[in-house]
Amino acid sequence: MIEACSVDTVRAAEQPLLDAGLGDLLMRRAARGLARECERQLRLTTPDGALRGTTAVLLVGSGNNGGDGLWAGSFLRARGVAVTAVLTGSRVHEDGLAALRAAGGSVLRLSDHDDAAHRRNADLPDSVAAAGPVGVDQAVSLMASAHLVVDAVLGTGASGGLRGAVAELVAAFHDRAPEQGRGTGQRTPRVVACDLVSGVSGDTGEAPEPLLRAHATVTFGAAKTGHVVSPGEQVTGELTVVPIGIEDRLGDAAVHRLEAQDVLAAWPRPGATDTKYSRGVLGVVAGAPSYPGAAIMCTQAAVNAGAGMVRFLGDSTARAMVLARSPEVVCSDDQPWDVHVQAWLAGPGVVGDESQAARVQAVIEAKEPAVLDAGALDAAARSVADARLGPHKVLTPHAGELSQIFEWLHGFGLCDAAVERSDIEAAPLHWAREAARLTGATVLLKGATTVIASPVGDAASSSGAGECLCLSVGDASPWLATAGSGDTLAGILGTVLAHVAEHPQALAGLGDWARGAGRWAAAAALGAGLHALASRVRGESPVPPSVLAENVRAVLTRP
Ligand SMILES: NC(=O)C1=CN([C@@H]2O[C@H](COP(=O)(O)OP(=O)(O)OC[C@H]3O[C@@H](n4cnc5c(N)ncnc54)[C@H](O)[C@@H]3O)[C@@H](O)[C@H]2O)[C@@H](O)CC1
Ligand SMILES: Nc1ncnc2c1ncn2[C@@H]1O[C@H](COP(=O)(O)OP(=O)(O)O)[C@@H](O)[C@H]1O
Repeated sequence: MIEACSVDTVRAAEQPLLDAGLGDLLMRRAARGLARECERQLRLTTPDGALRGTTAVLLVGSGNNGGDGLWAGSFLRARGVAVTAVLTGSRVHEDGLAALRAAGGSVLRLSDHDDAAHRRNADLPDSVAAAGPVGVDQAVSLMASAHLVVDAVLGTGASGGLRGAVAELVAAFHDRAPEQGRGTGQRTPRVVACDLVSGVSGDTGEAPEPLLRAHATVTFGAAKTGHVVSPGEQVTGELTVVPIGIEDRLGDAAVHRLEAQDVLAAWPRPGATDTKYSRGVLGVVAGAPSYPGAAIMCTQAAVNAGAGMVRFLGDSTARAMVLARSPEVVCSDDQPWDVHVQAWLAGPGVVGDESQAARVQAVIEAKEPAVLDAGALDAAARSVADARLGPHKVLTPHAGELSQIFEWLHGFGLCDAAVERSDIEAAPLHWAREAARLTGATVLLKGATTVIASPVGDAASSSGAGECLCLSVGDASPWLATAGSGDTLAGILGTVLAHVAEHPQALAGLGDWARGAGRWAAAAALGAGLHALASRVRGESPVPPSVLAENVRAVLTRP
């Protein structure tokens, strides 16, 4: 599990140590960790893994992030790496700069188009003014010919994205880098980010272009939210958390990230005395004449994920198709109120079919927990006008569907404005949290990183004020961006909900947050985690959703 913290939480943990005069020590620890990762990355670039003869370019901003970079540069120099720092701001961390210079590093100053005027106006400190100016084009060439580029421009103190000459530099570097690698046999430099890829928000994961996409990011004390949610996660590369001595002082995590081992350890497995009912019966309302496949894929996934029983409700054609693929599914044309299940899944493929739509509505109103997907989302949003849904109802939109949900909520006067799909993609966690607050439901927002926000505690019972429990799941294969993989996810999610409904403490091993109302978010994350694992069973290859459903069983097979 990665426990990702807000920037404020990390700052609060650091503060007593800074007050005690230990700031330099913290920075030195951070820089040692950064240098270690830089060495590892540099060794990947040489045939014999040697450091001697390698070159590193540091992009150094004006704050402590730049200080970390400069100290790390001094440690790399001591290992024989040729280091050039390019200062991007009008100030610099003086001790770090002195350390790099003392170690024999070179220092340049990034100049903008009007460098003379800039120098006159900026009133540069001597340390910065002493550095030779380097233009954007020249700096791009330096970066492109280096073995390693270290991004130490902005860290947790950033407000907004890169600006000015450094923004130009990063954009120009990315324009040139693909050209350089392709077909020329020339290597492209490894890129390591210090704390955060510069410009990524530590709290929201917003990642305004231009950005220096990293192969690896080294962060300090704790992962930040921006490392574990989109779009920040997608530019972070491999994440290393370096302990700096604040770890015991950290407050609660802002986002819990489930990793593969968490999913496999927590996945509910039957006990010796279990029955199919005690394991959880999942009722499914899915499919319509125009989308019959959705019913097949979600029931197949639920069967393979180990549901105690899957009960499918639909017409005779849909039933015949479901049974042809999964004979173990119990099928009927009953109404939801006529059958006894532990949890529901409603919505996949339910479009333009009145009888299925009526069943969906009954599921939304039922007391049991439910996954409300695809064709159930509009009806679920409309129902919020009458009553909040509760965290046991799990909405599973992608960004486009969430935008639609906001449109409904806006129509009912429940939120100030509609929200565009692109806004949701730019800050998924923020909007998932907002949707959870407004609907009272657990919201699982699909995408390259899946985020889950769920109202717990006061937020669950009252009008929605209060904090949400937030989780994220990553490491899914991009091949999941295939029509139908959402249906498979829905079947897996329904299976976990049915189990958790019967065993409220089943996921408590994940953490205290997974108890009580938090168990629904935990169940959603577990399902998304299994889905992600299933997407990679055969490595990086296409995963048609029916194969994905089969893969689920392979993931759960113990050696
Ligand atoms: N506080 C501590 O004890 C530790 C902090 N550490 C490092 O310190 C960093 C935070 O340091 P700071 O608070 O100095 O913040 P940063 O180094 O992230 O940057 C702040 C500086 O950048 C400027 N700035 C902010 N947004 C900008 C933008 N969009 N474009 C251009 N300039 C911008 C600000 O005016 C300020 O001068 C962390 O990310 C981490 O790297 C580490 O040394 C570990 C210990
Ligand atoms: N680029 C990506 N990388 C990883 N997972 C992805 C990516 N794009 C989509 N996914 C996942 O694939 C699934 C797609 O679901 P959805 O959009 O509902 O598809 P459909 O409705 O066609 O079944 C979700 O679980 C989502 O998180």
